[in-house]
Formats: sequence, C-alpha cells, structure tokens
Amino acid sequence: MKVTVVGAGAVGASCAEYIAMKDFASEVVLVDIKEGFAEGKAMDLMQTASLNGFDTKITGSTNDYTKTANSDVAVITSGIPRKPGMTREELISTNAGIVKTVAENLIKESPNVIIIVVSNPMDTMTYLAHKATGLPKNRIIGMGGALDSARFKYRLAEATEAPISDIDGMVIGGHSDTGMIPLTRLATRNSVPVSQFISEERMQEVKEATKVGGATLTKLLGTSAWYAPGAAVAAMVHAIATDAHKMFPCSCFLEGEYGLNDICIGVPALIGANGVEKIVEIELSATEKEELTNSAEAVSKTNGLL
Ligand SMILES: NC(=O)C1=CN([C@@H]2O[C@H](COP(=O)(O)OP(=O)(O)OC[C@H]3O[C@@H](n4cnc5c(N)ncnc54)[C@H](O)[C@@H]3O)[C@@H](O)[C@H]2O)C=CC1
Ligand SMILES: O=C([O-])CC(=O)C(=O)O
Repeated sequence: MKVTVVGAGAVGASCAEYIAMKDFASEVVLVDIKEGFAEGKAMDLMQTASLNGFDTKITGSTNDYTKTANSDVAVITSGIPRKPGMTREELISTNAGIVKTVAENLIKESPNVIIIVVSNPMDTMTYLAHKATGLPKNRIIGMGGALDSARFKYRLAEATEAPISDIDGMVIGGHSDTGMIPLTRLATRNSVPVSQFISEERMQEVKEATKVGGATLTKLLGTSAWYAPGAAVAAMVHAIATDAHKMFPCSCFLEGEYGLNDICIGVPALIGANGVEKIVEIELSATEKEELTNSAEAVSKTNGLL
C-alpha cells in the first residue's frame, strides 16, 4: 500500500512514523510546501528504520505531487494549528484554501485514493474536500472521533483507576471544544458500565475534560498535540490496509443518517478497504440526540463560512 501524508509538520510526521512502525505500508510519501522539509523529515525517519525494525520506505517531496501518484490513501495534515486561547474554527480562513488545493492536487495523481482529512476545523475541512473533489462519500473521511475517543478512554481510566485496556468508550459529534459528545452512558470497564464505578459528578468531569482535550494540550504545549493525532490516523490507515471493518467514530458525509443531511460530522463507521464501508446508526438517548443536533448546527454554521 502507498500512503501520502501532506504536511510534514508535527501531526504529519508523527502519523508517518506510526504508519512505518506498524510496517504494513510499502511506501509513505511526505509532502510539504516548505523547501526540503518533507525530504528532511523522511530522511530522519528512514534512519530509524534499522533501529525500529520496519521496511516501509519513507520519501519526501517539496510540493511535487507526481511523487504521490497512485496512492491508495492520502492524509491531509497541511495547514496551521491553533495557539492557546484559539478555537479550531478560527483556523478556517487560512486552512480552507490549503485543504482545497491539496485535495485537488491529490486526486489528479491518484484518482482512486481514499482521503483522510486531519486539518482543522476538521469536520468543515472534510466537507470542503468532499465538495472540492466530488469523490464518492466513502472515500473522504475526517479524523477526529478516533482521537477524541482515545482521550475519553484516557480520562475514564484515570477516573476509575483502571488500566486503559479495560476501558471502552466512544465520542461522536463535531470535533470541537463544545460539539464533542462523549457517550458516557455506553462507556464500559470490561463490559460493566463505567457508571457503576464512578459518581455521576465524576462522570461529568470526565466528559468535560474529554471535550476540551485538544485545548488543554494546546495550552500546555503552546501549539496543538501530535502524538495521539498521529496514532489515531495510523490506526485508521491500518484498518483500510487490512480491510478490517473496524469501527471508528469519524467524520462522514451524511445523507439522512442520524436525521442529518449535507454535513460531515463524527458518527460510528466501519472502516475497511473501501474507506467508509458502513455508517453504524446506534440508538441514542433523547439527550444524546439533542446534543448531536446542536453539534451539527454548529458545524453547519462553520460550513457556511466557506
Ligand atoms: N483532526 C484532528 O484531530 C487534529 C487536527 N490537527 C490539525 O492538523 C493541522 C496540522 O497540525 P500540525 O501538524 O501541528 O501543524 P504544523 O505547523 O506542525 O504542520 C503543518 C505543515 O503543513 C505544511 N503546509 C502548509 N501549507 C501547505 C500546503 N499548501 N501544502 C503542503 N504542506 C503545507 C506546513 O509547511 C507545515 O509543515 C492543523 O490544522 C491542526 O489544527 C491537529 C491535531 C489533531
Ligand atoms: O486541539 C487542536 O487544535 C488540535 C486537535 O484537533 C486536537 O488535538 O484534538
């Protein structure tokens, strides 16, 4: 499998590293607009190959998309990250132009590619990539829910003092500080509802900490996070490579699912060789439905700024 990662910055390089470490791709091409940057990152990563035991070939390219030709999967991480105090939505004016151009360049060289959008505001950038490329909806996926769910599990494990491997949980909705919906009702510790281990008040704290997970890290780091985002993308690319039909909450183009239309937003989906193999419609409580409706309204409002 050939994978292109556009943007060789923090998230792009982390994503390339995790993909290489899993050793399932024949080639990863890093692309960046900064002269020599992707080539440098690729060379540095390749010099870890004998130490970390992978055979994936990583190459770099300064904005030359012919090097990306016939990619099976392309990940878009190009664009600016937020600074402390900013929302993801504030990045739209810079990132929309970048994501649109990059998506158009990618499909010229790789007409059969599956695109995973990471750049923020991610749900709106996924919608934009969908509109700009006209690719079938199964081949444009936004990465947000996989990361948000990993952060939810981290917070649940912390609150229950359980090993993370005991914990399961999922976050749906928009990938924003206010739009995420950690499904606390469905979170489990080894099949037992987490609500049996912690108070309702503690559960609310976990929910709120999960929603601002990206903002918390941005405040600590001075820029947004990259390890967990890179790992979340690598997990999704691996599911495509292995046709795993693994369930990830991710930003999918909806046509009536969950009562929503003409929007990309986080819902559970089975990810396999064709990208989104199936959107899974789980039964939501009345409160969860209301939260999803509100979250979708906010995403649509941001889409209106395109
Ligand atoms: N969806 C999610 O869960 C997450 C999204 N993000 C988003 O990912 C994006 C990247 O974040 P970082 O890697 O931390 O930023 P970064 O600044 O470290 O890297 C971005 C890279 O994109 C490159 N770039 C800019 N315009 C380009 C173009 N037209 N073509 C090719 N490359 C171009 C830059 O030169 C830079 O190297 C941000 O928008 C951030 O908000 C970050 C973490 C998680
Ligand atoms: O917080 C940000 O701006 C980057 C991001 O999407 C995340 O880490 O969840």
